[in-house]
Amino acid sequence: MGRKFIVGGNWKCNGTVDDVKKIVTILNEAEVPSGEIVEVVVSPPYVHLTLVKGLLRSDFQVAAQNCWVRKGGAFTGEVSAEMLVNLGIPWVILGHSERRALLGESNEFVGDKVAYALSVGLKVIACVGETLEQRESGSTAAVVAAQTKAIAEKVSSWENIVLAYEPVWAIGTGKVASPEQAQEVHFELRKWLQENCGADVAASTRIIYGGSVSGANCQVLGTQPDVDGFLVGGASLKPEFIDIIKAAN
Ligand SMILES: O=C(CO)COP(=O)(O)O
Repeated sequence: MGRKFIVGGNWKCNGTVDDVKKIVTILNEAEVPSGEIVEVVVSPPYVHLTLVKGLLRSDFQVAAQNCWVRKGGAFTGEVSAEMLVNLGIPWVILGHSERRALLGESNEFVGDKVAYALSVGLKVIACVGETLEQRESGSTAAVVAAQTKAIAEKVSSWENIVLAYEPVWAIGTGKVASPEQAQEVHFELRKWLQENCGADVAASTRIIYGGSVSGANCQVLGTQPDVDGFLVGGASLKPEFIDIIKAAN
C-alpha cells in the first residue's frame, strides 16, 4: 500500500489573531489536490488552536506543537495530551529540534511524550535530525537512529506516527538539504525501521522532510522515493504553502 503524502505547516511561535485569520482564509480558498492524494496538517501555537480548528476547512487538520509528557495535573505552564483530545485536536508535533536544543528535551523524554500522546489517541509527528557539527563529524545516521530508537523503545505501534527528518542546520537558515542528502537519511531511517521494527512498519511509516522547504525546492525533494511529505516552517505562514501542498501531485 502506498504512503499518502503529508504536508505539515509548523507555525512555531508566530501570529496574532488577525494573522491567523488571514492565513486560514488563504488555506480555505486554495485549490489543492484531493485528500486522497495529500493530507494537510497545520500547527498553530496553543492559544490559536481552537480558533484555527473552528475556521479551517474540514479537509485540513490541526496539530499542537507540543504536549506534556504524562497525564495533566500540577505542571504549571504545560498543556496535556488529554486537553488536546478534549479540544478535538488530532495531531501533535513532538521532539522538534527547537525544543530539544532550547528546552533540553532528551531523546528519552521525547520517546515518553510520543508514547503518552499515542496512548490517549493523538497522532504524532515526531522530529529527528542532526546538527551541522554532527553531520560534519559523520554521525548523522547514528544521531537520527538514536533519536528514533528512543521512540521505538517506548511505543507498541507506529501506525499513528509520522517521522519528520529535520536537519538542524537546514531549519530557518535557507540552507535546504539537497534531494540526495534528504533521500540518503530517509533511506537510512527506513532501513533502521525495517531492521528494528519490521518490514511492515518500514513500508508504511511516512518519513517527511523539514528544513527550509520552499515553493522553489519542494518539487524535486518530493519526488525522492523515501520522502513522503514535508514539515514546513517559515513558508507555511505564506501563500507559498499552497505550492508546497501541490508538490504532492
Ligand atoms: O522547523 C521546521 C518545521 O518544523 C522547518 O522550519 P523552516 O521551514 O522555517 O526551515
